[in-house]
Amino acid sequence: MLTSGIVTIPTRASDFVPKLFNNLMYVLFVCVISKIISSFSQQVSELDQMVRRMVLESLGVEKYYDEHIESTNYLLRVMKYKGPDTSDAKLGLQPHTDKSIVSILCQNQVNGLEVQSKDGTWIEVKISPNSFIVMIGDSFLAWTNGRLHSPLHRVMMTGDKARYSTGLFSIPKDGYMVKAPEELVDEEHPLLFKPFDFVEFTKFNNTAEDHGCKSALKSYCGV
Ligand SMILES: O=C(O)CCC(=O)C(=O)O
Ligand SMILES: [Fe+2]
Repeated sequence: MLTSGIVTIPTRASDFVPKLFNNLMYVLFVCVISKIISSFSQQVSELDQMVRRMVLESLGVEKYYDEHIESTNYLLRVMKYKGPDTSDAKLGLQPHTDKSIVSILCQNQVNGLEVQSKDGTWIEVKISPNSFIVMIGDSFLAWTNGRLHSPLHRVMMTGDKARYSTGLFSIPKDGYMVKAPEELVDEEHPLLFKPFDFVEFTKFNNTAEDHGCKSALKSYCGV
């Protein structure tokens, strides 16, 4: 072995070959995983765009579709919730509304997601395998001037099985001002939120007392 201050360089082939093999396997693994993740995100982002097109069309503001799509980035989050090994439900993820435009969730066979109804009841989300959950986030609620609802949701865990989920979140790009179009503001629907920058809103949300909660959007830019 040749040893420098920081790096150890194996000089014998018997040391070098297994290390090289492990490194190559690791690189290969990372390449395959990133290809799978990128292909998954691409396909789910098409679903996100389809949902947004349907919403804009139903509100008669489809002329904003291109602007909507061009001003969006995507964030993919992969989550694991450990089973608490108890039959009592334990909080896996605290109640919050998503700050995104749209969130698309996909899970393994272990349920746990709960959504709060308007009367405050928590409803378990039980979906069939290979289904997606589409949820509206606060940015879309604000953009549609309150025509859409961003539900409060949480994850509750029981039993010993781990829950895996992925979330693809469409979010406004840095510097894009989320602003309800004039067609959605009138006497019957007065403006609910002042235009806001998404990044500033998330910074506010991360430090706010009501972190993550329903009222964060109202506290930040409610009219
Ligand atoms: O894991 C889930 O199903 C929910 C995740 C979630 O609500 C979030 O990441 O915002
Ligand atoms: Fe969420």
